[in-house]
Amino acid sequence: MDMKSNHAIEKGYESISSGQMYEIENNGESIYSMKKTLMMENAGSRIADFLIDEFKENILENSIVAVCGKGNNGGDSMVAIRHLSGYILARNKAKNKINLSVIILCSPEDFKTEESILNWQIISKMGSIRRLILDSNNIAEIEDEIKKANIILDGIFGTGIKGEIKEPYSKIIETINDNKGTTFILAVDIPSGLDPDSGKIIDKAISADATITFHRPKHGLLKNPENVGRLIVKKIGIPFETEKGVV
Ligand SMILES: NC(=O)C1=CN([C@@H]2O[C@H](COP(=O)(O)OP(=O)(O)OC[C@H]3O[C@@H](n4cnc5c(N)ncnc54)[C@H](OP(=O)(O)O)[C@@H]3O)[C@@H](O)[C@H]2O)[C@H](O)CC1
Ligand SMILES: [K+]
Repeated sequence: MDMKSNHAIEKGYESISSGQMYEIENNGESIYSMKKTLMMENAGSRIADFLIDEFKENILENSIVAVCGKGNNGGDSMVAIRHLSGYILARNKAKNKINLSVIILCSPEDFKTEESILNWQIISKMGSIRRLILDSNNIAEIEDEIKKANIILDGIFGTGIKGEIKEPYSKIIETINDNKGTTFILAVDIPSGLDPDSGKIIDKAISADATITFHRPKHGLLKNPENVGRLIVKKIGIPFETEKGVV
């Protein structure tokens, strides 16, 4: 992997730990009043811009599915789908049904943060986006939606992964990986299941074609090119000053 082109070793893009990332985010919020909602909005819009740039006109035809966990990794992915909806609808000459889905692997009440709750509320009002909520009897429907996707956003876990992966996340990770080769798998921030600091696979992990990570790469992303794929690092407007005393 050509690290240079991924600017993961350029000045200001040196890797950090997930703990340092949380400190920077919290400094952003507590010292600079940059709410995490703003960080999530910027992260999601960088994801959408990357896909538009990568797929060009084909983005209008592709079935794009965001698979979301209950944390802010899922929130980033919901923001990306919202941005893609606006882009595609505006350009969709045929005005036929666009093909965007948000699958959430939890019930909506499980969303804990203000920013994820807000983004689920917005998505829930948008007729252009198909929403599927995993429950005990629709796993086959969810797996079918994943199998049909041309592009999958892996928004299951990011830096908040801890320990052995509980079901149904483990099965869904397998389903997504089974599609590698026919589907473009974009990991949001961290391939789900990868330890963000060691790069080790905790139990099982998404094998992504590309990973888009925010602010700076986390150490683990530089240690596991197999699961990370092409690494893209995007700044999301967090004041650089937040790094003082952290990096
Ligand atoms: N870096 C930035 O500036 C920004 C990063 N953002 C995104 O936020 C995520 C981190 O979000 P967080 O909510 O802290 O955590 P995650 O979304 O990664 O996942 C946590 C949830 O996942 C569940 N979990 C954790 N481990 C397991 C497991 N082994 N099996 C099943 N489920 C698991 C956990 O559930 P609990 O029941 O334990 O609570 C959590 O709910 C970061 O990666 C970025 O994508 C911001 O959005 C923008 C700025
Ligand atoms: K992820």
